[in-house]
Amino acid sequence: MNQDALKKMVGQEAVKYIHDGMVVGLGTGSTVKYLVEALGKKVKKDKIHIVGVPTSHRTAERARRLGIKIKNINDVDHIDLTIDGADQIDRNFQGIKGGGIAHLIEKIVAINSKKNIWIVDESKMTKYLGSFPLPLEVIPYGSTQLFRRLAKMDFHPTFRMNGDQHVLTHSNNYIIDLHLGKIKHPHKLSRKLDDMTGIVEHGLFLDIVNMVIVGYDNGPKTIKAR
Ligand SMILES: O=C[C@H](O)[C@H](O)[C@H](O)COP(=O)(O)O
Repeated sequence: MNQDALKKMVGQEAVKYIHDGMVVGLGTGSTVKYLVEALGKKVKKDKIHIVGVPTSHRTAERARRLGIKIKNINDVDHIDLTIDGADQIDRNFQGIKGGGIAHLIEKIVAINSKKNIWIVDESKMTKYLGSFPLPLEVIPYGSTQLFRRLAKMDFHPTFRMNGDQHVLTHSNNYIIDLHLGKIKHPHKLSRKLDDMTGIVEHGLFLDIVNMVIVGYDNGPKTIKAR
């Protein structure tokens, strides 16, 4: 089965956890695309009422087009469940997100959710985080100085570019990717990055996910994380 088929499989599996009356955070990315498609079908077929809280313009547009009612996070009083993709998940169910520049909004939605489920194909499961570059959303002002500090710390930073233009996030910030290879102590790294002025949010998602649905050739596997 190719990677896209595995993504579709977990997207369809995850929709089983969405029930009538729920407020659901909707993540971003090529895996969540399949979740939103399956949810659109479920809403129509079962005539259930759910409210989606999207984490990007892309997800918002797709959901709206498929007839899913959506609301801004500021207009809901709680989020029952958020379902999102991930770029990497380690053996302790810590994750890296932000490959698609959405991690700031995704983290705000995730920490305000009663429960979080991640949906991934098997290639995202790893022993250590870090072979996937760790994204930082940074304030453009002074970002060159921040970049130099990160380079001095041996974090091997690169600006995320589109040709000669900086890629801009939803909040008009830049992205710096850290090429770390292996992150042995994610909590320590997270605290270090939290302390650096100019970084709005990093892509380490620690102690957040409750359940992971992994797509394998022989079917989806649901794993309780915490
Ligand atoms: O910024 C993007 C998000 O964190 C995505 O959830 C993550 O990049 C996974 O995306 P995909 O399902 O496309 O691999």
